[in-house]
Amino acid sequence: MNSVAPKITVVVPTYNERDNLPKIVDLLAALRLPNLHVLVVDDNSPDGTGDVADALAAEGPIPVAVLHRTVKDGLGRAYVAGMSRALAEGADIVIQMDADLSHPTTAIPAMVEKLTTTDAAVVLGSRYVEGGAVASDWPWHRKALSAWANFYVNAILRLGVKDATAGFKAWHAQTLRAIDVESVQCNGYAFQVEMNYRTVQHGMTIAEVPIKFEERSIGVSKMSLGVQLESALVPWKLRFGKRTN
Ligand SMILES: Nc1nc2c(ncn2[C@@H]2O[C@H](COP(=O)(O)OP(=O)(O)O[C@H]3O[C@H](CO)[C@@H](O)[C@H](O)[C@@H]3O)[C@@H](O)[C@H]2O)c(=O)[nH]1
Repeated sequence: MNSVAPKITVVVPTYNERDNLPKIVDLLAALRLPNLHVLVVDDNSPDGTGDVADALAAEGPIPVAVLHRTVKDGLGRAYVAGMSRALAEGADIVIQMDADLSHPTTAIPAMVEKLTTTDAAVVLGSRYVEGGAVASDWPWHRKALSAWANFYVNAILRLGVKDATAGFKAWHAQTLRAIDVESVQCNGYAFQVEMNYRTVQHGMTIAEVPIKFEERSIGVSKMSLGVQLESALVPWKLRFGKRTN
């Protein structure tokens, strides 16, 4: 019998997250999950996050690898690069998690449990299922945008999930291969939506576990007007455009 624990790679995109990154790695290490690896994808952050990541790779409490990219190219592109690297390096489960401490690492065991004991192809850390929440200090305009985005996306794409724009997810490696993650083009909110839509298009199941989403306490969101405009157009493109995968 093969008793080796599945390889879990947590892909963490970073842009100016120097102070958050060591905390994330400590929190992940505290989970004491076997065969847990971290892959940081840094876009040459001006604040030196890449150097912090290299130091963690050299002497962090758990295995950390760093993918250095030369220019800021958006969250979606960073995830695609990181997920592709994780697959190439033999990950069985890939977790996507932002570096701003808004995603509670303590939810990871429940997400992995759900992924490995049900027919779920991906498990979302969800703010909007029963038991989930967003921090009361999350700005009102972000709460409103998130509520509107979820309504809008589900009305057009009928994903059947409560948190269609969630950025905290656990994927089976075979799901990422099936949806051809390397060909995903979108960034920001729209990246999350395109990944979910491809999963549903392949007839696979998306499950959700509740999380409490925290407001970042250090650094700033990189959400831009361009990202929001892309998010408004992408559901229509996905719904009526030519299928590419
Ligand atoms: N490498 C890289 N990382 C980036 C880039 N832009 C953002 N990131 C990293 O991606 C993570 C999330 O970025 P934020 O800019 O803080 O995201 P957000 O506004 O809080 O949005 C998040 O939540 C939304 C749902 O509320 C999600 O839809 C969205 O995709 C993201 O996860 C952070 O770790 C940040 O450093 C980039 O261009 N390159």
